[in-house]
Amino acid sequence: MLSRTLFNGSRQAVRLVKSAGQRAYSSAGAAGPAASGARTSGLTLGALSMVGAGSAWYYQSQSGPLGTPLYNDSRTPAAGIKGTSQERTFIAVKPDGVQRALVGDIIKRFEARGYKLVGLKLTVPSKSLAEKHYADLRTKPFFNGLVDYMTNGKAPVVAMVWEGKDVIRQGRRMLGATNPLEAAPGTIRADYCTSIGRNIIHGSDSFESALTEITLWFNENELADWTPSNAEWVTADN
Ligand SMILES: Nc1ncnc2c1ncn2[C@@H]1O[C@H](COP(=O)(O)OP(=O)(O)OP(=O)(O)O)[C@@H](O)[C@H]1O
Repeated sequence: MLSRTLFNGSRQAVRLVKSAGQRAYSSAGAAGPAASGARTSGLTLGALSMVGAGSAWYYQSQSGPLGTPLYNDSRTPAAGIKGTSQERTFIAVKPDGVQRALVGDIIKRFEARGYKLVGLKLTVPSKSLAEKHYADLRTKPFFNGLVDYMTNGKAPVVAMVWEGKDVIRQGRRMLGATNPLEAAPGTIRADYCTSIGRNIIHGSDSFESALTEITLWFNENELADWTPSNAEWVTADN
């Protein structure tokens, strides 16, 4: 049934390339419909289209019918549901975090906390995308340097969407203060950084930001709805 949905009307767009735990990488662009005009003109590396169904992974072309629902009507909205266990946040390991090989540790922290990864891709954002992402900082003296550091391709960004209870606020707490020198011990920035200009990670600071950022960086079909087998042991309140 699901595979019929996947292939219905989208045979050319969705190709089964590997199955049973294997992974497929797409050369797709990064930005979704909500980011029209903000598509990555830069290189997009291994955009991992997390549209896995059961034990299979599917390769999806951005040129395909992106509106095709991959799951069903009960699919979680792209930006999640505020205040529920389906709340979502946008987390990005910035180029310095990738260069310093901290991606695995950061993912590990979110996974270990009990959060669910629903979107993941490696991308060099376009200038336009970075400028939109940091639009509120446009007047700051460091703005141009910030955009250059995010987009110059010396290293990609690992863009992620995480889901779970209070994930927006807790994600920010896990990151620590913007200035690493003010970050609480044990937070990601306190553990790994000393410079505000190289603070390795970004996290949405509100539901509104998460909504904007998730739709700016991800196409809806790059986000996976799935249920971890341990969900009952992580999310129940009794
Ligand atoms: N004074 C500064 N000098 C250089 N870079 C800065 C400075 N202030 C902020 N930045 C950079 O701009 C980013 C965005 O700043 P913002 O004030 O929005 O903080 P933030 O929300 O904690 O950071 P982020 O959006 O990256 O999670 C910071 O993460 C940092 O990389």
